[in-house]
Amino acid sequence: MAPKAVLVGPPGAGKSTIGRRLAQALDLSLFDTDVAVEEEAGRTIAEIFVQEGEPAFRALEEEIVRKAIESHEGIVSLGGGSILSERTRELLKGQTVIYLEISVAEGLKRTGTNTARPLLAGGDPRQKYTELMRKRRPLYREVASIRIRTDGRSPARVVQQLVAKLAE
Ligand SMILES: Nc1ncnc2c1ncn2[C@@H]1O[C@H](COP(=O)(O)OP(=O)(O)OP(=O)(O)O)[C@@H](O)[C@H]1O
Ligand SMILES: O=C(O)C1=C[C@@H](O)[C@@H](O)[C@H](O)C1
Ligand SMILES: [Mg+2]
Repeated sequence: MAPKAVLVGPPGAGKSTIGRRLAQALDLSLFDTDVAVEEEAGRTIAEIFVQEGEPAFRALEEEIVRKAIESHEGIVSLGGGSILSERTRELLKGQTVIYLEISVAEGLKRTGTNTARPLLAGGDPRQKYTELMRKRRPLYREVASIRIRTDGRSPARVVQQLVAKLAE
């Protein structure tokens, strides 16, 4: 069985927030791969990055994402960088994949000074976020079957529009 929908997008796009609300609206369960990675590792993502490095995190993430896409029937929220994996992009073909779009300015506002996001920590966050989007935007677009702008739209409004699109 495939998920009803898989959410992708950069840090702060709302994968966790919209995922939770969309699942509630559709009476489905949410599987957030970031939460599952932390449960599996028994540590936070920030700790995994520091102690084992990003490649080890990506390997664990790829495995958890695969299981989620193959077996979860509700809503799946993917970690922001999971689409960097070619294997994951292959698995997403034929799935209903929602790309939560966000501008760099709004993404920075939403991620703010939160230090739980290792990829944005240290250095100039604007430069990091811009560079991250330059690399990833084509990949988010490649895997997406539905794109929705989230700038200036409340989570409730985003969910309302997604429920309508999923019913089409
Ligand atoms: N449409 C929205 N409008 C305004 N604020 C939002 C919206 N969606 C999410 N937010 C807020 O932005 C912040 C980041 O959202 P969230 O944690 O859901 O993003 P995420 O995509 O899961 O990020 P990460 O990749 O870091 O896990 C939260 O404080 C959330 O309340
Ligand atoms: O965009 C990213 O690469 C990340 C986003 C988060 O969801 C986490 O998966 C982690 O902080 C890495
Ligand atoms: Mg999240």
